[in-house]
Amino acid sequence: MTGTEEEKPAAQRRSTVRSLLRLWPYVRPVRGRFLGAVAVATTASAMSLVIPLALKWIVDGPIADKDPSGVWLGGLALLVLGVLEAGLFGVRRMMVAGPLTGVEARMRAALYRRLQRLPVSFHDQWPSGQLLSRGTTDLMLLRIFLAFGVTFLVVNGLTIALGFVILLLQQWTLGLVLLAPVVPLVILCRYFEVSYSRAARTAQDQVGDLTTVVEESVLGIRVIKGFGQHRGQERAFAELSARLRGTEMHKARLLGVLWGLIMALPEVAIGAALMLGMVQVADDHLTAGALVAFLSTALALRWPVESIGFLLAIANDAAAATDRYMQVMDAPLPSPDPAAPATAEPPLPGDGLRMTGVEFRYPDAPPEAPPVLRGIDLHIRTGETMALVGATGSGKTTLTALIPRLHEATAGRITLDGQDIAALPRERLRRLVSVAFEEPTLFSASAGENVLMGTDEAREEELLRALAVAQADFVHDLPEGHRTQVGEQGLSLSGGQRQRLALARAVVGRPRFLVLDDPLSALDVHTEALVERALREVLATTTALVVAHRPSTVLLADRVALLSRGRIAAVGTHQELLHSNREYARLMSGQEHHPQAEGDARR
Ligand SMILES: Nc1ncnc2c1ncn2[C@@H]1O[C@H](COP(=O)(O)OP(=O)(O)OP(=O)(O)O)[C@@H](O)[C@H]1O
Repeated sequence: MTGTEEEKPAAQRRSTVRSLLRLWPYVRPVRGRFLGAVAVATTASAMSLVIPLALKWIVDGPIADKDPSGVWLGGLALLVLGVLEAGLFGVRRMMVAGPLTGVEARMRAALYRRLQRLPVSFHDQWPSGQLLSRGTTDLMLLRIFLAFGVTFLVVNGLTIALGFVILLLQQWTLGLVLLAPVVPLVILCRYFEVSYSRAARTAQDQVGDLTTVVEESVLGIRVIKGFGQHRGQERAFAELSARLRGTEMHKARLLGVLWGLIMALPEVAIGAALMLGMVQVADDHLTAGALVAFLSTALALRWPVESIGFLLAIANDAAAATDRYMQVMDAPLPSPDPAAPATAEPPLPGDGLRMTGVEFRYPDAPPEAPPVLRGIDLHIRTGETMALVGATGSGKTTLTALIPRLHEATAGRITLDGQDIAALPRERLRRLVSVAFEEPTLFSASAGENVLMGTDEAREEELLRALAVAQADFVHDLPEGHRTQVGEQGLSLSGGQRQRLALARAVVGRPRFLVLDDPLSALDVHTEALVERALREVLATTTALVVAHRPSTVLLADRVALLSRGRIAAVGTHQELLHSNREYARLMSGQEHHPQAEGDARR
């Protein structure tokens, strides 16, 4: 899912103004400074309109009277006005720079907070590049709009209005000539807005797609190199890049046409006004000074008028960026924690983990597809280790994700020591249950910090205990011990080292319940023996559900549950199931060609 504009029906397409108004809650805290800056910029801009009036006074007064001291005085007045105008624009920039970078930082923090809280199902559906680009490129576009675009849309709009009032007051006939292009320009701007806003949204979505490809290629560089896929990736990148370039060219063409017309039409009008003005001067209906002042005012309006084109472009880019930002901010959060803990059932210490009639269906699954899990009844006694075995795609990972509520069961109940997990505050649930996933994800932090993510108490003795339990003593041999940075995703460590660090993280908070998704997957024999030893230690201390693919993992468990097409088909010891259940025997025998597994299975 990319949330692209093309997916929406035309009726739902936004209005630029309505989209931009959604920024108000973020701008509100700095509205004083913001409006002050607009006022300062408007004053500065008005100065540029006063300068022609001073010019008229110089031409009709001291120059006509051949009075040099008056000309000097007029020149000085012009200099003061010019310096004031420049100074005020500088003040405006200083007034908004700090508060607006603050707005950007707050919006970025809010987006990050939201992303952390959104459910796993949201992240399953959104490519990470789309989220990254919303937090970077889109917010940058919004800062440009807020710091520059919106101010000058207001300031230049007011300057144009004020300028035309002055022009009409000076010479209403010539003023009307200059006003003539307004109607075609408004129609043109309207057409431009519709076409440009669509192109802006497409371009920003394409930046998101491109970011996804770059991110995937960086993270998957080993696979790409291993399979010699760099040409294919380059091709995919080049295609997306060419598509983005095409959209940007389309935007540039639209802006080029608009800008050309916005510049040409007023020039034609000024030319016409000049001709008419000269006729009036020749007929003595107008002084030369009045014509100079009129034309100077008209020329002072050139920049505000010309700027409208690219200011509209900035506004449309910002509106598309706001829509994309809000798409994430509007995504629904998981249901809030239950309000009153008093309503929760009393705990039944020693009851273990129970699943009763549990059903689960992925939110994005087609409606006709059966639920991934159906009628799951399972009881893991306190202190017991239950292995979960099943064919690939039978729903093992999905089942484990329901216990820490990474996904919410669509029906049924899961209780931990008698307490329904749906009624437990998430924070308490996360303290009760620890998880180690099949792919042991580590973060760009020290080995110790990675382990201590599993607990609120960052105590060194807890860290050392967890490292010892998980047989992760190799950490002490790293150059700076547990303070050694393990690099992005822990790629500087071996698979077995990463898996043992992930185990240490799972046990550091002394959880009562432990969920492990295939912790021995893809390990060599030597490493597997190390991790297995670690697992035995770990499992002795908790109640655990362990997804197992091979007999060596199954043998760590007291009992085994067989998951078949989303249902629990059998529960028993490894030996019992091996003799009584054909599917289980087949699954286990599938490992027999593996020497390690074969040895384990015979034990
Ligand atoms: N995010 C998702 N959205 C929709 N369907 C999903 C999602 N994740 C998994 N599935 C589907 O749910 C089913 C069970 O997947 P799951 O990963 O739980 O199986 P598994 O038993 O753990 O498989 P394996 O042993 O290969 O890891 C599969 O058919 C899979 O296609």
